[in-house]
Amino acid sequence: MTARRAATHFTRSLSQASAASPALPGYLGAAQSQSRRLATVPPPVTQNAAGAKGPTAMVFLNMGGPSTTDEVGDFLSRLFADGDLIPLGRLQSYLGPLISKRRTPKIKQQYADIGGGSPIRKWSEYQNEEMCKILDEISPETAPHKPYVAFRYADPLTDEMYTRLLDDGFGRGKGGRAVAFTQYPQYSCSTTGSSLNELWKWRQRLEGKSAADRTNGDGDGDGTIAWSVIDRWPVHSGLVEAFARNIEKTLAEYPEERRNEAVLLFSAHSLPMSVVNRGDPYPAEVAATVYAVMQRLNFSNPYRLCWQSQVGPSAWLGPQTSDTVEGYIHKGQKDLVLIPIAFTSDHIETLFELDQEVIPDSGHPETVKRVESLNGNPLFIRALADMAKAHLGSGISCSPQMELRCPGCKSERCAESKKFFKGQQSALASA
Ligand SMILES: C=CC1=C(C)c2cc3[nH]c(cc4nc(cc5[nH]c(cc1n2)c(C)c5CCC(=O)O)C(CCC(=O)O)=C4C)c(C)c3C=C
Ligand code: FES
Ligand SMILES: [Fe+2]
Repeated sequence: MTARRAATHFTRSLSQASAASPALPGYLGAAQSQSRRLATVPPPVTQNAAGAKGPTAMVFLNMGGPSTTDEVGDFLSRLFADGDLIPLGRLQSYLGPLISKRRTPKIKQQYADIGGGSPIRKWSEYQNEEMCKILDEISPETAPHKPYVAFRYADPLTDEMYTRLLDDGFGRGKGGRAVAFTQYPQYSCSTTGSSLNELWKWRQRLEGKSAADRTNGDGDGDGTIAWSVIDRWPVHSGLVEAFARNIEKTLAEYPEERRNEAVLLFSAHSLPMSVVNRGDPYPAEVAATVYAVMQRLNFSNPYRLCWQSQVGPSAWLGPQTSDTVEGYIHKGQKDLVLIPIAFTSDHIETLFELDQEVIPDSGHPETVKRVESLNGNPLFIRALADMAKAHLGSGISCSPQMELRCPGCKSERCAESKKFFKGQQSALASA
């Protein structure tokens, strides 16, 4: 696919989503108005109408992506500096910059080929803003809900988000409640775990006991933000429904007599086998999502789960998506439906790797199709709001599953951050 076709595809996927969402005509406006609002002086935190528990900060966690090709170098250098994602030990500060620098031109070209940057910031800001509007209606006792985004490797980074929270009137002796809402449906220590470790790090730096005491001066370190975490949601019924409807939409493009024989290929970002063998929960949770979606579809079609985007020479979890497509084509199975199942908005893995490599390389671009990403899907955004409401009313700071470390975990960061988020249980009670 040429760069021009890719750019058209990129704009088309945005406008397709606009058509799917009645709220979307204001999509760009919504995202821009949030950036504008965040860039200027924020409105002060005020009590909600009922004088109850709000305001509540809703913080979306994700990896982020470069919004322009000029940001690719910084994005990759942060990514390769992250020991929770790519553990290089004492060589991290030496090898990280070296690998990222070598990789930058190739990845820059891929972002150029999908239209000049990752759409993840626009989608994340839009999804959160829309979710907060719904939450204000369905959870008035915790309103107003204020949207924030914290990316691990791109702007807005975690420290920027945290500073904004403090400037908006949370913490600094006034307390307040914030929910860290991972946007990875399935938990991996290399993704959600890394974002939470980073959040914990900045919480210690900006609001640790001594920092809090410096701001409120009473010596007991209270008045800090009470944090809770939505740490995974692999089988949430709204997520499953949104995926299932998108799959049905793609299946409807096949002639009726072939429709039930098309093979559904669920594709998730792979993990190095070292991470799998450490006991990472992600493979099992991805499989849980796949099974729940198939249950919802009444097992209408044959299916497999495969794994994409491995990086570097070490062993990764397979089978690889590209090999799987090739293998089925070789066996004469040409009707294949690719379903990105571990990421909720478009990114280079969908727009470049699947659309511009796997599908054209299959030799059958008319019968190998990709299901659209959730992006601005109103069903999906409603599901996010339902999850958030249930969490806000639950009084729990994180799931019991998050409290457990991997059997092979040797990271002090994991130990400390898990202790912190579990310990927020008591802070929540008084928030
Ligand atoms: C659930 C999704 C993801 C998991 C799990 C994951 C693990 C993981 N990733 C790397 C290394 C890289 N990932 C890169 C890009 C990238 N990764 C994901 C998602 C998951 N990664 C996405 C959505 C993206 C693209 C972002 C976008 O387009 O906006 C990259 C950079 C690109 C490249 O150089 O190829 C690297 C490197 C590891 C090592 C890992 C598990 C330990
Ligand atoms: S690596 Fe999984 S808890 Fe630390
Ligand atoms: Fe990745």
